[in-house]
Amino acid sequence: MRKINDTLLRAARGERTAYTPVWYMRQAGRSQPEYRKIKEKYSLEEITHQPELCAYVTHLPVQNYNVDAAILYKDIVTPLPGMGVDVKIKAGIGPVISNPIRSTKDVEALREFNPEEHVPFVLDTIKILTEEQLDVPLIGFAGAPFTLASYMIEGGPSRNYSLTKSFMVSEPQAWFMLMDKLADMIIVDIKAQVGAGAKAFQIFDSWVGALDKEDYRIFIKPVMTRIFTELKELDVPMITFGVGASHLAMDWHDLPVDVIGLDWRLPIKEARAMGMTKPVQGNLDPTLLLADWSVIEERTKAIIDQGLEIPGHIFNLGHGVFPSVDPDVLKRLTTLIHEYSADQVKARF
Ligand SMILES: O=C(O)CCc1c2[nH]c(c1CC(=O)O)Cc1[nH]c(c(CC(=O)O)c1CCC(=O)O)Cc1[nH]c(c(CC(=O)O)c1CCC(=O)O)Cc1[nH]c(c(CCC(=O)O)c1CC(=O)O)C2
Repeated sequence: MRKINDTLLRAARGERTAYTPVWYMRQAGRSQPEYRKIKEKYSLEEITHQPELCAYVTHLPVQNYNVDAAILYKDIVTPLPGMGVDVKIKAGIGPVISNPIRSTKDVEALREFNPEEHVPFVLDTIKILTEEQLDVPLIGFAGAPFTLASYMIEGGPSRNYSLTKSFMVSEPQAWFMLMDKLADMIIVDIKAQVGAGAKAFQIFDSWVGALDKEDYRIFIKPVMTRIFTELKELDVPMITFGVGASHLAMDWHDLPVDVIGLDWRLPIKEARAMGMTKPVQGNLDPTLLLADWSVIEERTKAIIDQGLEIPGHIFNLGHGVFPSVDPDVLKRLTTLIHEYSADQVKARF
């Protein structure tokens, strides 16, 4: 087994580490010039189907930014074709689905997902990275049932999730069947990713903040509880994440999950004051990476200071890196996080 720097894994388990570890959502694609060159020739799907190339793209930010983990280059919709969903990632739009779910019959028709059969290229990429290349942990990931269902029902990205929410409340039986089928897929997918070498995983419930607390508790919390309960046996850190969902933060804290990923709307100190004692991940506003360095520096230090109050903080952005961010800013930011947090830890603990 390769020896890796496990600082991020220890922070995820709530240990006090010598510095605050960091990775960035969407660090693998987006603004890196090497990646952009590859994107001139290949689509996301074409890159993910070529394990050597996909491993290269995944490894780039570790080399270029010195982050403490790699995130697998693929998308939350990558497993869906295996279930019979006809999805294409369209430039400038995102995932577009030509056979959206609109009835119980459509849910019944979804097929069982088998990672070895449907996404062997993902598992091969993980093996290349973890057996031959990485000296930091690889984070595996999956979309959560609500977020995946929103694409599957709307047929693509949505502003208000109106079809998804009306299907959920009008067809609860079909909804719960859909949640169960997606949970089955997520569970086998994450088990396969960890089996291939991923050392932690994140479940992206990016759009669940669209629900109010009561609907979250009725329609989502049970399936999220099931997912983390069944994945606990893997004994790797489990991270949950969503955007615009501060009102759900303490419901997430109830889930049998290890790390709560916060977007930029809820300061870590407020989450702590609400009773969030679990390790947290986040939460610099990603738009600030386009602002003056002095602002980035000040906000970053404030987040690190808040994160040090209780052991267990992984630095990240509040959501994905924008494509227009200068890669040098990410490099400088990583250095700032490592150096400032190390100085603070030495001085304070
Ligand atoms: O607005 C929308 O709903 C569509 C968003 C969209 C998705 N896939 C997509 C797009 C188009 C695009 O990013 O330009 C399509 C997509 N996914 C990805 C890329 C690569 C890139 O941005 O350069 C792209 C763009 C590909 C292309 O333009 O051809 C890769 C991806 N998606 C994702 C991840 C995991 C991560 O964030 O680290 C990763 C891999 C890691 C990495 O790139 O560093 C996760 C993902 N994809 C997606 C979501 C839903 C929410 C969201 O996007 O914010 C989420 C979860 C999340 O970020 O919260 C859906």
